[in-house]
Amino acid sequence: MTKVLEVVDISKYYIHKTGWLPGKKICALEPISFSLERGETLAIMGETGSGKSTIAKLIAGAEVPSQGDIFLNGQRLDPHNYRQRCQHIRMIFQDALRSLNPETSVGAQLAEPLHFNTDWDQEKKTSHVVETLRKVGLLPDHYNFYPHMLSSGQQQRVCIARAIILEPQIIVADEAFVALDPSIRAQIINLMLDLQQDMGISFIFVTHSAEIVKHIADKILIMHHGRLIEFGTTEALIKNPQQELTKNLLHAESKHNVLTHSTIQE
Ligand SMILES: Nc1ncnc2c1ncn2[C@@H]1O[C@H](COP(=O)(O)OP(=O)(O)OP(=O)(O)O)[C@@H](O)[C@H]1O
Repeated sequence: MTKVLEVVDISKYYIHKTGWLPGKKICALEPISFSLERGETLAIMGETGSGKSTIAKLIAGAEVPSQGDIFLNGQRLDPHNYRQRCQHIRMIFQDALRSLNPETSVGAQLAEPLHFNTDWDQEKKTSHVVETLRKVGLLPDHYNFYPHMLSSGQQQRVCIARAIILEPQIIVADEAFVALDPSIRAQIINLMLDLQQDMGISFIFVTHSAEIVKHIADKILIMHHGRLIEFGTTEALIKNPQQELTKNLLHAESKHNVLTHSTIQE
């Protein structure tokens, strides 16, 4: 397999300033390193505030690391050049409706990245948008719909369409499916797995759900207080966890009935 992403010693500190006092340095993420192969799925787990979203944002370019480097196919990504990476690394957020523009049609929102990143004519852009709608299980008619006219599952499909429209190498999903009904969530996760197989995309999922992780992840990274405490294959971490937290996170009974057994079998 080919190494698509390499994260080398990235860390993130924030300065909390209150009044006249000197700012207090808050460490959101201590230096961590890991890599991801093409077509592989990495799950990031940990308790609240452990630094999971910080890693997701640093990889997607939404935040700049305090130190360290990120390499895509061996090429160092400039943390200040969002355009360089937005074609190759896309992010999907938890709140689908809020991440879509309510005043722009679905088709126009999907065509937008094509205006900025291709020199295609209008006809080619439209046919690529329609083809992408089909890939995520939507219809050509949805081109002219506005986000509020769609169900929550369809809105998340539009977000996935927007994420794949430039045929990226990596998709980062930060608790992207937590708000969906269990049956819709299972459909969306199966859609992501189909897209991964067709397009060879690598995924990074931030999630609290042991069921989702066991269903989709090849590797798991466990975070605790901004530190990576365990990293390995899903099989190894389930069979032989080295940390109590890993055991608790992976063997916790689902509180939310995230995926039912029948949907996992799909
Ligand atoms: N913009 C920011 N300014 C200051 N501190 C921040 C900022 N973003 C995150 N932090 C702090 O960094 C730490 C890690 O936050 P992060 O959002 O990465 O955690 P998380 O594991 O994703 O949590 P959750 O599961 O609740 O989303 C937390 O202590 C948080 O308060």
